[in-house]
Amino acid sequence: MTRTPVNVTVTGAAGQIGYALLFRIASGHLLGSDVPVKLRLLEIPQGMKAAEGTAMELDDCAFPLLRGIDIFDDPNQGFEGANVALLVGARPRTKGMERGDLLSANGGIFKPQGKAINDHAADDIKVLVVGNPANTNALIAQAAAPDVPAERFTAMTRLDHNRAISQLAAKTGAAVSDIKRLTIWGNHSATQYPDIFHAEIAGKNAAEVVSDEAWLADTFIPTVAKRGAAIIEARGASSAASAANAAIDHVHTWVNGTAAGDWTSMGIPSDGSYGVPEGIISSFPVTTKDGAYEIVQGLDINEFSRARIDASVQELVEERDAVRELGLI
Ligand SMILES: NC(=O)C1=CN([C@@H]2O[C@H](COP(=O)(O)OP(=O)(O)OC[C@H]3O[C@@H](n4cnc5c(N)ncnc54)[C@H](O)[C@@H]3O)[C@@H](O)[C@H]2O)C=CC1
Ligand SMILES: O=C([O-])CC(=O)C(=O)O
Repeated sequence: MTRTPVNVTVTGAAGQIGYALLFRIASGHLLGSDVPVKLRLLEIPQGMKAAEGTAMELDDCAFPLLRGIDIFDDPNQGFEGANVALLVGARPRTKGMERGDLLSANGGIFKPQGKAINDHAADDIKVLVVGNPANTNALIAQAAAPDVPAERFTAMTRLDHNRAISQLAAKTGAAVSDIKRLTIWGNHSATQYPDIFHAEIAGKNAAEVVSDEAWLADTFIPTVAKRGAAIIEARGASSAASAANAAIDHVHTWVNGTAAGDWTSMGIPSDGSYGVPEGIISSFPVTTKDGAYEIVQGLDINEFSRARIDASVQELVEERDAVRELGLI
């Protein structure tokens, strides 16, 4: 049976994450090795030529699953019929830029993109926002798309999740594949909280295996939370291949489901669970099945975790209030 190709829109297609992402989407890693895809690349006019170059390289790979590539600089066309949208292109913080300026510049990108998704995407659209500040950009896009169910707008904290698993594996000598049920709570920023109290290492409680609260507070949490800055310092450019890999993981898990007994972390509109104010886009532990996700309920949150979750959520509330003040939501 021939499947209908899935339309995948990628914004910021000519950027560094785009370059690491598009080839993996086209080779079947995003949705599955039997799912044909059509790529719709969205760039700003200055990025169109480079996007065309990337499209030429995609052609040259002769990927059997790739059924077409179109390039646009108009969001209304870029999101036409999109089933999956990866919002990667964003305005980076530049020297001397205040937070309000950054939110305002990104509002100018994510508000019209949200409206274009509302008006032109397919009914089953799933959106992942990668471009920073990812959680609040996702909120801006979601608010501009009232006809799309709010839960289809998500923000990427999977890179933080993967970083935390890797750090925990290195500390304990465990295999990455033995680590389950790790959680990133809150914002994709330095306030995020990587939680190992419910995580398991080969079936044993991770916090008990580590049994070192000083390492947790002074090494693990800051290493994970500031990893993006450490990569920039070392590479002279921000994480690109690992960010693209995490975007692939996020959508693949959303579409294809979490493994039995495990969960993942996604930035999603809060339903009020765990005292996170309803509506803000915060990272939670989630299971996924049949293309939908659910927040893992009933976890005991100890004092150590509560203070850190609250601090990150407070930052998200402040970002929400700032974009509300700017008329962006
Ligand atoms: N959530 C996460 O874990 C991570 C997020 N990021 C963020 O991802 C974003 C992209 O990173 P890079 O690819 O390294 O940046 P980049 O600067 O290499 O590429 C960004 C691309 O977006 C394009 N662009 C800008 N405005 C656009 C618009 N309105 N429509 C379509 N395209 C537009 C630019 O022309 C450029 O080609 C940044 O905001 C970065 O901070 C990066 C790593 C991890
Ligand atoms: O700050 C950046 O652009 C990179 C980033 O989000 C990360 O690596 O986590």
